[in-house]
Formats: sequence, structure tokens, C-alpha cells
Amino acid sequence: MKISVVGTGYVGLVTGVCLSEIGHNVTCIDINEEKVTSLKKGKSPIYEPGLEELMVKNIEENRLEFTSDLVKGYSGAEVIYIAVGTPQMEDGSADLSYVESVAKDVATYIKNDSIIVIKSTVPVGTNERVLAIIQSLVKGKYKVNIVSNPEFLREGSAVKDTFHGDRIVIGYAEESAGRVLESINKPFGIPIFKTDIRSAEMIKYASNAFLATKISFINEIANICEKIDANIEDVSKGMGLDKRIGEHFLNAGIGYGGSCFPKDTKALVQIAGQNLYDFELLSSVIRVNSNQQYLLVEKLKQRLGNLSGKTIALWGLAFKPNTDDMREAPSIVISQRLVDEGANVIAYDPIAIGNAKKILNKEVAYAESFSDAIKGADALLILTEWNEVKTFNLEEINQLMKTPIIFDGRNCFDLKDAMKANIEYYSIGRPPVTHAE
Ligand SMILES: NC(=O)c1ccc[n+]([C@@H]2O[C@H](COP(=O)([O-])OP(=O)(O)OC[C@H]3O[C@@H](n4cnc5c(N)ncnc54)[C@H](O)[C@@H]3O)[C@@H](O)[C@H]2O)c1
Ligand SMILES: O=c1ccn([C@@H]2O[C@H](COP(=O)(O)OP(=O)(O)O[C@H]3O[C@H](CO)[C@@H](O)[C@H](O)[C@H]3O)[C@@H](O)[C@H]2O)c(=O)[nH]1
Repeated sequence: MKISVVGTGYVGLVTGVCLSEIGHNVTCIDINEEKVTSLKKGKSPIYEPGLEELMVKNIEENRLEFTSDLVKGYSGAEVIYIAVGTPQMEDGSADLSYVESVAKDVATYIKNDSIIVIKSTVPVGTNERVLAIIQSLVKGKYKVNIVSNPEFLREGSAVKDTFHGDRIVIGYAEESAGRVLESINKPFGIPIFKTDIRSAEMIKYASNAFLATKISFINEIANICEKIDANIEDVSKGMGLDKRIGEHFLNAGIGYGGSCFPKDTKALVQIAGQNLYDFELLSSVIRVNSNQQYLLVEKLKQRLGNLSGKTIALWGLAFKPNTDDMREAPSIVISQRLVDEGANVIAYDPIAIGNAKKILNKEVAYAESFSDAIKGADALLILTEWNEVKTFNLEEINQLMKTPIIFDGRNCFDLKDAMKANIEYYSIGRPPVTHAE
């Protein structure tokens, strides 16, 4: 099958590479020429484990190519995946200008009957609107069908998720188009769930909103645990053993970030509002998450008092481990608040540091390593649970810091180990460690 994928971001690039890996001929189109130049050389512009190797393999086997030439990119494609961004507008609703611009390009450049697949996360009704835009410009010259195929991959494990996801959702109006998508995806060997277009669009938002709700719920339980001297890790484990609840997404912390949950929850509240429905629960989930992001700084201030002139180290800046993505990372608001309080902030992240430098307050300084960041620090805030953080020797932390006080937003260490290492240790939803064993 000859497929074009429009947009080579986290979703488009992973989709293009993985579709080529299962045997399709894929052309990835992006208007960002710098990205395309890098991709043609076999260099991935994003950090995603396993992606670059797979990309190079499929370029060499002539199943995968990249272009910013729209004539070349669209011509001859039987199926065109749209995977461009749908960022958040000021009122929280999704900005569809990139998707609509692609719709116009599709109408301008296709040369045969085509199936358009929307992978981007789009509000209910968008697939129909995109089809209408294309049809109004193509004027019956070619038959165009549309299929909603929302994406569920997670950053940091995107390739693995594509090959081992829980389900592939295909929403269609025309049986024949649904069948083509089913056959394209069959080699992945993942259960396929077929439905109508609007339900498919809603499944994506509802899934992200539900996962975000789980996180805000467990974060509130953690906050209560701190007050009643219970341990959130055991509470989560004990809850998760109930199959109706499930063990996943019950890790308490400093709230969710990233390019999806924050924007998609707000977009769903907007979608509901536009249809005269007040999604109260989801609005609370968003509020709880925002408060949770400031929790560590509040605890830090309670412990150290005035932060002016204090050296505060940050470990991890990405919104989660194994990604270089800084979009909506809690580190953004946390570092800003620390700078506002007059602290000297020194940060380190093994992968996201380059992107962080572009967006964090210019007063944030950067270290060369995790050890380097904490040398002489008054306190350490852990914001991302990188594996190197979780396995860091606590005795070494004790020796390197001016005062060994840790505020851990990701519950990376065992309480007993912190006690043994004589570290003052405050985590989320667990009793504080304030004295040696
Ligand atoms: N990032 C994720 O983990 C994830 C997961 C599931 C779904 N999604 C959804 O997928 C969509 C894409 O997200 P992303 O994170 O991959 O975005 P991204 O910002 O990383 O990438 C978008 C790409 O589209 C390109 N582009 C924009 N307009 C174009 C045009 N007219 N023609 C060709 N290329 C164009 C941009 O240059 C950019 O490279 C969003 O709707 C997002 O909500 C994202
Ligand atoms: O128990 C948990 C699980 C996650 N998080 C946080 O939640 C955020 C999102 O994490 P995750 O879902 O692993 O990463 P994303 O790459 O943002 O993936 C989500 O968003 C994507 C974009 O829509 C979807 O495709 C995925 O299915 C969905 O998991 C991160 O800040 C995590 O730290 C927690 O705080 N506690």
C-alpha cells in the first residue's frame, strides 16, 4: 500500500516508520525543511527509544522516504495520514488550523481516489469537516473517504506502544474505507475496534481524560495520606489489585504534563461547553493537577523559609523519563516559581536539557551531570524519575549537598534507604524522613 504521512512529529514520524516496518511504502511529508533534511540523513529530530534504528533500516530497504515537496509527497498516495499538531488555543479549545491547512494541500495535490486518515487528536466533528473541505475543492474529480484513527502511543515508549498497543480504533462511515484501514493495520497483530467516526474521535479524548482523572484522583488521595500518616504506595498497590480499578496510572506525583493530557482535558471541557454541558469532574481534575505542580515548592518553603539566595537543584526537566519533550512539563512552572522566590536554580536532565534551555527562565543555570547539579545545594527537587535518578547512590547525595534535603516529586527512593543514608527526605503521599535510622 502506498501511504503518505503528513507531519513528522512524535506521532507522524513514529507512524510512518512503523508502517514502513510492516511492509508499506511510506512517504513522510513535513513543511519544516530542517526536519526533513535531518530525517533524510537518517537522524531523528526527536528522542524516542528505538526509533532512529528502525527509521534507518527502512530507509535503506527503500520503503521509507521524507520530503517537503508537496507535489512529490502527495502524488500517487492511496492513503494519506494526517498527523500534524492540534495545539491548545487561549480558551483551551483545539487549534485546527494545521489540520485544515493539510486538508487544502490534500485537495490541491492528490492525483487519484484517496482515503484520508486523521491520526491527530481532533474534536468531534472534525473528520467530517475535513472531508467537506476536501470535497468542496476536489469537486468530484476524485473519490475521497475519511477515516478516524486516533493515536494512543506514549512518548518515551512510542515504538513499543505501536507494536504492542492495547487496541487500534478505526472510525469510518464507508465500509470499504474501514476495510482498507483494517488491512493496513493487520500486520501489527493488535485488536482492532471498529466504530463510527464521531465515536472514534470521542474515544481519544475520553481515554486521555480518564487517565488524567486517575492521576488527579491518586494525587488527592496522596495529599490526604500525608495528613493521616498513611503510605500512598501501599494504598495504590492495594487499590490496583482490584481488577476493576487496575494497577496502572496510580503513581502519585507532581501532576501530569506533556503535550497531550493538559491540552486534551481542556479541549474536552471546551467540547462539552460548546454543547451546553458543564464537565464539572474534568474541570476539577485540571485544577487539582495545577495545584499539585506547586506542592514541592510549598513544602520547600515550609522547610527552608525564605528561598532568596538559596541554591536549589532540579533533577529531571522532561515531563516524564525517556523523552526530550518539554511541553507542559511541571519543571516549567516549578523553576519559574523558584526564580520568582529569589532562589538560585541549577538544573540537569540527561536528554531534555537542550529543549529546556530554550524555554525555561534565563536565570536557571544548568549542570553537566546529576552529581554536578547537587554540589553545594541547599535542597534537591526531583521532577522526573529518570532511571539514573532512581538508581543514584543516596550516600553520594549526602556527601555532595550542602544540606542533604530532598523533595521528591516522583517517589524515586525507598524511605528506609533515605533513612539509612541520613537524608532528610520528603516525597509525595508518604511519611517524611526527618531523622537517621
Ligand atoms: N505526542 C504524542 O505523544 C501524541 C500521542 C497521541 C496523539 N497525539 C496527537 O497527534 C497530533 C500530533 O502531535 P505531535 O506531538 O506528533 O506534534 P508535533 O508538534 O511533534 O509535530 C507536528 C508536525 O507537523 C508538521 N506540520 C505542520 N503543518 C504541516 C503541514 N501543513 N504539512 C506538513 N507538515 C506539517 C510540523 O512541522 C511538525 O513537524 C496532535 O493532535 C496530538 O494531540 C500526540
Ligand atoms: O501514574 C501516573 C502516570 C503518569 N503520570 C504523568 O502523566 C503524564 C503523562 O504520562 P504518559 O501518559 O505516560 O505520557 P504521554 O506520552 O503524555 O501519553 C499520554 O498522552 C498521549 C497523547 O494523547 C496518549 O496517546 C497516551 O495514550 C497517553 O498515555 C506524565 O507527566 C507522567 O509523569 C503520573 O503522574 N502518574
